[in-house]
Amino acid sequence: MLTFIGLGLFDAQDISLKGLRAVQSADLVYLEFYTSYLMGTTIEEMETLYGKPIIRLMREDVEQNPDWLENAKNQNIVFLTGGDTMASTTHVDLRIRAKDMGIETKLIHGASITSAVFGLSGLQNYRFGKSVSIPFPYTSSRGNRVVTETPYDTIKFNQENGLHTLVFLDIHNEHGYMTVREGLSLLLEVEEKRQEGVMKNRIAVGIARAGSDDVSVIADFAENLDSFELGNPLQILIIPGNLHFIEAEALVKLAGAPDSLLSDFSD
Ligand SMILES: C[S@@+](CC[C@H](N)C(=O)[O-])C[C@H]1O[C@@H](n2cnc3c(N)ncnc32)[C@H](O)[C@@H]1O
Repeated sequence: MLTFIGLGLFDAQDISLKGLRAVQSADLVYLEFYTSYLMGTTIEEMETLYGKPIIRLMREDVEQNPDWLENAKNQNIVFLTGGDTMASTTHVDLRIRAKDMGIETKLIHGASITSAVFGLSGLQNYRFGKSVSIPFPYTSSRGNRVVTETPYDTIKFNQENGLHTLVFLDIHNEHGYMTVREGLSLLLEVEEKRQEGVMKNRIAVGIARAGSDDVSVIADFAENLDSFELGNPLQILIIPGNLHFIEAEALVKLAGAPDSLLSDFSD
């Protein structure tokens, strides 16, 4: 049996009681921390709290060579991830592989950033379009710095349809954790290059450390980069589309957006 367990948003205490019991009764405990990460703990602390040794898997162990899955044929193994357990295509792929190997699977859910953002920002979940990730720029084979334009296009498409965009920020081995400020400046760089007005006079919402006591939620015009110094990771960005009055009110009263946001609704 292979049980996928979502660990929740921030620290070792965020696992559900059901998840904890499954970890404690498992023969082997695996974890990946490259699609998301619990900033408020360490693997050592988790091992102490859960009372089990944890085997950390790297990207290639999960995506290219998941030979450890063999153990699930005759033992109870659990696979831990940050957030909810299936909020990533990689994990769905792993579950399908297990199914093809004749392994029974089970899911134990955890709180996810993909739903935490609604409560923290006041933006309504049914008003979001396709989400997108911003990767760190890379150097092409010809030595040029390349900034991917897909996130900009996704925001543009959602905006044309009046929808909000949830923007995940890259977690990278060498570059570390992308901040809201870095993500926004990459979007502004694409805007500058293409001379389009997708980000112009556009409110952005930055969220840092969801699930912690130190959570930070800031809404301001995207060009005001200094407003988005949010401190430690993890961080995530929302570019709102059309706002309902209640959403605008939430951004002003709960996230410090300029009052002018409400003037669109006054008669
Ligand atoms: C690809 S998503 C993985 C989502 C995860 N499976 C979940 O359900 O929460 C990871 C990205 O979400 C954002 N993120 C995850 N946890 C966060 C948190 N606690 N606070 C702020 N942003 C977070 C970061 O931008 C991070 O790079």
